[in-house]
Amino acid sequence: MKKPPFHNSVHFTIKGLMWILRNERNFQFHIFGLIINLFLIVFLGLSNTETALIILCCFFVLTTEAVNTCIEKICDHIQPEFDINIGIIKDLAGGAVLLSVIVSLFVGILVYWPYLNQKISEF
Ligand SMILES: Nc1ncnc2c1ncn2[C@@H]1O[C@H](COP(=O)(O)OP(=O)(O)OP(=O)(O)O)[C@@H](O)[C@H]1O
Repeated sequence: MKKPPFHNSVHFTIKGLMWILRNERNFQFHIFGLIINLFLIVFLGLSNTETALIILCCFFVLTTEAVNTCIEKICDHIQPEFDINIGIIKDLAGGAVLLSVIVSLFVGILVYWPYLNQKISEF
């Protein structure tokens, strides 16, 4: 099969992202998290390195969520009936999202804690 031109590939990729944004509640929730973090980055005046870490974590979670949704869709397509192996595959994909969220929370606490501590002591 002939490969589509580059601008078509970008178009299809954006279409995929728009689909997940419209249809997946968890993805929307993580986008909300990204917006909150962008607000905190500006409000607290995070350094470049701290900003990079937070943005990296947000997109890491969004990426694992997109891959998880993709795996769920493939599973539902190839096996709509109950199947023990499909269950394990879906649980593993969900586990990957959980791992990305755990490490992001850990990084978030390390980055934000000194700023929040300072704001609290100013009151
Ligand atoms: N076909 C199946 N066979 C066996 N177990 C399944 C099957 N489909 C779903 N499960 C079990 O149900 C769980 C939830 O699956 P489901 O497809 O509903 O994901 P979900 O609730 O949409 O997950 P997420 O919140 O990550 O989007 C899976 O992790 C798995 O344990």
